[in-house]
Amino acid sequence: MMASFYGHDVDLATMRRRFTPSFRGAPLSSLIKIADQVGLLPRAVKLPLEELPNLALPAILHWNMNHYVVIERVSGDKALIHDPAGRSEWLQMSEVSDHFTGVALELRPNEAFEKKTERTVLRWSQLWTRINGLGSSFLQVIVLSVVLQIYVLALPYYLQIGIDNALPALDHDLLAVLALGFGLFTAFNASASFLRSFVILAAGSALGFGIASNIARKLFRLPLDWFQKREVGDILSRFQSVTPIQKMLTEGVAGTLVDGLLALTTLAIMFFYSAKLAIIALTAFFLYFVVRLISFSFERRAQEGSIIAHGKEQTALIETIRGIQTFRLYNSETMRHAMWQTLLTDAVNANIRSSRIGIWQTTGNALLFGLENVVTIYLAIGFVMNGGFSVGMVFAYLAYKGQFLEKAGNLVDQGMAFLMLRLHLERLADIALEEDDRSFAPSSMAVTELKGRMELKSVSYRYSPTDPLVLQEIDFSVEAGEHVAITGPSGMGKSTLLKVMLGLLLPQSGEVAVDGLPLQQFGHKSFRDQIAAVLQDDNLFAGSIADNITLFAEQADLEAIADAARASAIHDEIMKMPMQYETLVGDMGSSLSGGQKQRVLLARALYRKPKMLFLDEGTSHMDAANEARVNHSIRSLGITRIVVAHRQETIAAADRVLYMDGEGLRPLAPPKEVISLQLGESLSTR
Ligand SMILES: Nc1ncnc2c1ncn2[C@@H]1O[C@H](COP(=O)(O)OP(=O)(O)OP(=O)(O)O)[C@@H](O)[C@H]1O
Repeated sequence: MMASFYGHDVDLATMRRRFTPSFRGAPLSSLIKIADQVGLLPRAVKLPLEELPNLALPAILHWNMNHYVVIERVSGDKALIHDPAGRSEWLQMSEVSDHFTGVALELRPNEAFEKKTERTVLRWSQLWTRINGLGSSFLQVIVLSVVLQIYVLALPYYLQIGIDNALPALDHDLLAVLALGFGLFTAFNASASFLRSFVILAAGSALGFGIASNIARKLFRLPLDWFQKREVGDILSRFQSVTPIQKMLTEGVAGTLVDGLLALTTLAIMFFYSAKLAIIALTAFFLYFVVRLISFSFERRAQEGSIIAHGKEQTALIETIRGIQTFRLYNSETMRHAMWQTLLTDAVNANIRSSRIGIWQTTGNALLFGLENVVTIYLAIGFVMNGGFSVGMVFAYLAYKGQFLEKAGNLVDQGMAFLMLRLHLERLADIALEEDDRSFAPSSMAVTELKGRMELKSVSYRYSPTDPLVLQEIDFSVEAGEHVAITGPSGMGKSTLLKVMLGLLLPQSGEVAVDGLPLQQFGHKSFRDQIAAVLQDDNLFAGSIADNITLFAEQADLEAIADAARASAIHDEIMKMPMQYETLVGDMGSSLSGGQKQRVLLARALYRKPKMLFLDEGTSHMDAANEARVNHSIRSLGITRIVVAHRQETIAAADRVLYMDGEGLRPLAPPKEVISLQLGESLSTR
């Protein structure tokens, strides 16, 4: 917003892609860094509320101790505040005081600042690649709509002939013929309407399915860190942007074309009846158009606020359901309910703000078109009195005018809805324009046989450009068949390191090499086909134990499932369950114990017959006997093992132990010596 104010017109999606903060949000120091990269000179100031008008506006204010807003203007006792949650409003200074923490950031362009436009726009065509037959359905909808509109055009004429010709002459035959003719026309019209609805239903469903499927395909291919920076409700609400787009593309576009055509035709007919009356209707329509145009930016902001607020509410609801055990345990349901209710209130208020604009518009329209009608009727009856119009013509004209205003109004509404779709497109662009994970790049499709050697050369990684480095120039290597344990204090980056090794996170610098080849050259897919991992946040999914071991493979190898379960020391326990391998587990994993769940996850890893196995606390929930059994069976496989662990027994089983702390990764050898030490104490004194 600040960059746009000074002439660097850049959209949120582009900024987000370039500077996505991690989940933790961005501290002031990060904002300063981002501002600097955009060419804005930052000046952080601490100031009391009364001095806000003295800031170089617009400026950034620290808000509610948890985020930042933009203050655009101060006028008297009020300030215009733009909240990134989509809300922009004038607040009383007393309200500002409730939220403002006293810290502000002034930003002015520096000498490197460039006025330019940087917008990545999602093209419509990018949404429906792979959907066939859309063109012909669209054509059918247009043809059928035109048929319907001819009927609508002809109907007022029936009224006019009936009143002007049949009524004065008391000509029952003419009236009967007219009724029969228009009756048949009505039946024809009903069939066209029926067909049109079916075509729209079929095309709309195909389009909706196609777009949703394209977006889902894209979503499932996004890099892991994309998901780590977003909330689940936000992702879901972005997905829901497919619905208005699909609706607009099927009904809207065809309807708009036909409405446009019909509005022009009726307008021409109206001019044929009376130019004076037609100009009055046209003026009313023009005023309506101007009002819609002026209120558009308010509508857009209100709708965006509503979507964002609903996303937050959904996230809270999903998290509460998933975490119900924790909330129950801490008697926090009431608190959680209150918190969710606050978010729901925000969402409802956002809806109200959006609907309020609609109410103003409806009232304005009723007044505008009501007055227009009064004037038209007044003049039209005057025309009849002067002999310029017949009574039938008044009725017919009013019917045509009604049609014109309805269709032209629809045209404007659809036009505005079309502009509003940019909001949905921008939200979808966050998914659709993001680059696929590197593993989907053609250069990563090589198929190479894995021997099991891995080397990390000077690897550095941070979760976002504004976060500190978690891994700094890490060097590491493991030979084929070797068993390496990595240990060290919590939060030092062991799990992150493992994810970098797995190719799930892309290091900012350095290289991950497999069997002497850079991972990209080795082939990500091929690498992942030949390795397996049990990570700390791995989950079971709703389905049977067998499904979970094979990860829902269509052609499951029952013998291999049992072998993997035996190697994971879980087979006997599964066989004692009433449904054995068909026993169902929930996505919230409730029917298995922690240790059982971990052994099923390990069976999932071993089912793939990996040549390298990565475990991040992958045996931490097992009892010593089970862990020893598991260790024994994995050792007999002779595969490379990289294990992150805190438990001494786990570390002791390794050939080599590495210790990771704030200074990096260093060897601790020999392992037997390590376990004889009390890890925490001895290392801190090293
Ligand atoms: N998605 C994320 N976004 C931002 N920071 C993260 C993210 N995940 C982890 N971190 C941070 O990165 C650092 C390293 O985390 P990591 O999970 O790799 O540590 P760890 O050594 O495996 O810890 P533990 O032994 O407790 O599992 C921590 O400071 C953590 O807070």
